Amino acid sequence: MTRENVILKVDNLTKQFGGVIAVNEVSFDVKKGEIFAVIGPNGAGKTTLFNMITGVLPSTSGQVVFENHKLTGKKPYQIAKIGVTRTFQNLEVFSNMTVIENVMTGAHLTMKTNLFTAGLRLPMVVKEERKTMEKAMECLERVGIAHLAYKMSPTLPYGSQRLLEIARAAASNPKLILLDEPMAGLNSEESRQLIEVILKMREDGLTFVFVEHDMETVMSMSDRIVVMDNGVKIGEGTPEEVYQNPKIVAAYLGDEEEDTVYA
Ligand SMILES: Nc1ncnc2c1ncn2[C@@H]1O[C@H](COP(=O)(O)OP(=O)(O)OP(=O)(O)O)[C@@H](O)[C@H]1O
Repeated sequence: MTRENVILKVDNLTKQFGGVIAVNEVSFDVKKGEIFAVIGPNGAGKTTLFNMITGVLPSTSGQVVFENHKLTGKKPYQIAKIGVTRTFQNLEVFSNMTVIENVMTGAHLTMKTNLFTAGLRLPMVVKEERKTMEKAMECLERVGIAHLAYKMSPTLPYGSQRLLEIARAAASNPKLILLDEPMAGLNSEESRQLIEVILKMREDGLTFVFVEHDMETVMSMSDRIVVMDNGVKIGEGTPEEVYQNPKIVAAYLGDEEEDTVYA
């Protein structure tokens, strides 16, 4: 892998909670335009890893570099401004807002106006608001739910709320989106629709890192996979390589045959 096409570098990242080492010296590189999966059994440290990359949690040691920016030590809003955003394991849509208002909250990061100038209703504010709305509508179109723009967000089916979260993440003009269990709770049609949206956004130049328990999605959608167990990276490779790695199969995938439920 050439250094030029690495967009995210996770380097010896560690998180300790008291006596528990949730993430233990984990390193991997993500290339620009990749769809990169992080898998592992419950408690493997996947969400903790995401929380450190996106600044939700400080790391104990190690670092994260995105393009040429060191993310370690930065706050989530600073990281979002640099071009890295995320969705959460549980749906996080604002229930008192319409769909388009929700997406506009994602776009506010890139706005030049502030509360003071907004209060004055200056022409530049009105112009920027219109631009934000257009941008929000464009993001809703990208995920295929523009027709629901003026509905109240909680009235949307679960699958559409997930698409809404992705539209909101896309509204901040990210280069990299981290998705924490995007397929959780979706039926097969909704999952298919979401996979299509992600593949299309990748074609438009976005990079994705996602945590997922649904192996069918992981194997069909990822370019490469990192496997974690007990805080440690136990393997990495293409879906084929991961499936053929006896260590990984023994620690994780092998359980599938016994119908273990991961989610
Ligand atoms: N805030 C915290 N305080 C203490 N321990 C924590 C905290 N957050 C996570 N842990 C512990 O760290 C370990 C990794 O948890 P984490 O949620 O990152 O795993 P995960 O792979 O995302 O699991 P799941 O698939 O169930 O979401 C677990 O042992 C968990 O109990």
